[in-house]
Amino acid sequence: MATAAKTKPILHIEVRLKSSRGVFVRTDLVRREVADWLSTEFLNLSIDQDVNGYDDLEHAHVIDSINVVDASGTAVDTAVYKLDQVQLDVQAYELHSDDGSPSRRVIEQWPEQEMDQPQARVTLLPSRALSGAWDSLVYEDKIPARLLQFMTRMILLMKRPGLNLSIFNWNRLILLHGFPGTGKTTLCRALAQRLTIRLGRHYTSGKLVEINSHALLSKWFSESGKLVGKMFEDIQTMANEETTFICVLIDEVESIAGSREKSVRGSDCSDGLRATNQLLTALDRLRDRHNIMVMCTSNMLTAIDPAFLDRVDAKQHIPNPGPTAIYEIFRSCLNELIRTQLITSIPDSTAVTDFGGGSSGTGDYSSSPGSPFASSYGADSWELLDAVSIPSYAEMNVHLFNQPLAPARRLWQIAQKCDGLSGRTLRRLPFLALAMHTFGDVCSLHEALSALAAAVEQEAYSMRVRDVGASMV
Ligand SMILES: Nc1ncnc2c1ncn2[C@@H]1O[C@H](COP(=O)(O)OP(=O)(O)OP(=O)(O)O)[C@@H](O)[C@H]1O
Repeated sequence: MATAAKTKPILHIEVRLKSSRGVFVRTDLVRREVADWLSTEFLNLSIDQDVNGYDDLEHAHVIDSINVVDASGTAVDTAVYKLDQVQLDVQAYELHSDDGSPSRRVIEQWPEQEMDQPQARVTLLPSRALSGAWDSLVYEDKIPARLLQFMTRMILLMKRPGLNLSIFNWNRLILLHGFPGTGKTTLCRALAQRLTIRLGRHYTSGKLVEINSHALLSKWFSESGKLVGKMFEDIQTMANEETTFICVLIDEVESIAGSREKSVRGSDCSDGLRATNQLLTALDRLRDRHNIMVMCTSNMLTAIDPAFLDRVDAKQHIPNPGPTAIYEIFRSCLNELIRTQLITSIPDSTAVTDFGGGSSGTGDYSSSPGSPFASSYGADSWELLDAVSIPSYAEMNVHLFNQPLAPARRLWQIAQKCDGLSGRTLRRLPFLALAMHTFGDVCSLHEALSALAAAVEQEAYSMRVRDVGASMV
């Protein structure tokens, strides 16, 4: 009996090109040259590796960086890949700048007299403005990578020549839902960016159309439905250019896809209802456009019309970060403050008594002998004035597990007290802590961590007060 050949995992490599300033660069040739070079020169590659040494390539002068970003397929849980056991997927892209008007423009449509905010914003992808979005998000589960793989595969499957799309009820509609501030909007933008890069072989350019749902709700009777209809007509026109991949983002989709049943029962009976009807019709019309993907976010799943929910191909709950993700979020903020020297990571003498952990402090921040952090935090290096960064959670666990006085350990203790706080709040807290609980131009890492602990306690207290208030309503 014939057995299906085992498919190798795919290793995704991104080649970022230097700004070409309008000069045409053959990305297909760059892709091919880099793929050949990697296959002949390397035995292994690791996820997140910045690949160097490409100076002798014919296209070296147009290459800004080569990065191993991700792997998909079977056995994706390793960090290092043997090149003879993977398929290489090399993509080459150039970032569009957002300093000039061509990359970002707003859509403002009739009726102009009530226009106080744009109804949509269009960004050329991949955009320089979005280049850090993907890495800024931290989740314990690999939600972003899983969504990216699923969406890429969905689009490629649907592009299959000759496939009769009317047989399948696919709308290319994704809904991310969860509490406020969990990163849903940022994740949609980051997905749009990464999708455009990953689909570079199939689409020569990308656009992100961010619809401002609130601006589509007209104060004029019955106009909301027309505005929604007109917006999607514009998107259809944009999609006529079949080599452009279009990601539509509708934030807080419940505003224009609200439950029609509730509208009818409530006072606002016809306008919201018309907007929802128009949206459903418009989504149905987009269905056979292979180059459109619609992503929506919502904090209120129960307020969304069931007919809209029924059209959603994939619903993904986005949770608040768990302790390890919280540690990483705080770490990235503190490391930025260390990098810019608002925090100096040199231990100060007061750290001896109150650095947490309850043990009798010696003032020694060093880890066990041989640890890579021994030189950073060890007493021997106290005279060094260069800031050192806080290690990742994984590094901390390996090297500092028995060191309650190490800053990383202290940060981990703080992170464990942040259950229920959103990513938005967490990203704000380190800065807020410095502003509220420290003085002077620069503070020590010890002071910053104590300030962060105080800010976390305050935030947790406010949250408890809010919860008690809510339960009494
Ligand atoms: N898991 C996370 N990791 C890192 N940063 C996060 C995370 N979640 C949220 N943030 C940060 O919080 C900020 C707000 O995120 P965003 O607006 O995307 O959230 P949202 O879920 O869409 O919020 P809302 O529902 O209120 O519109 C962003 O700066 C984002 O970087």
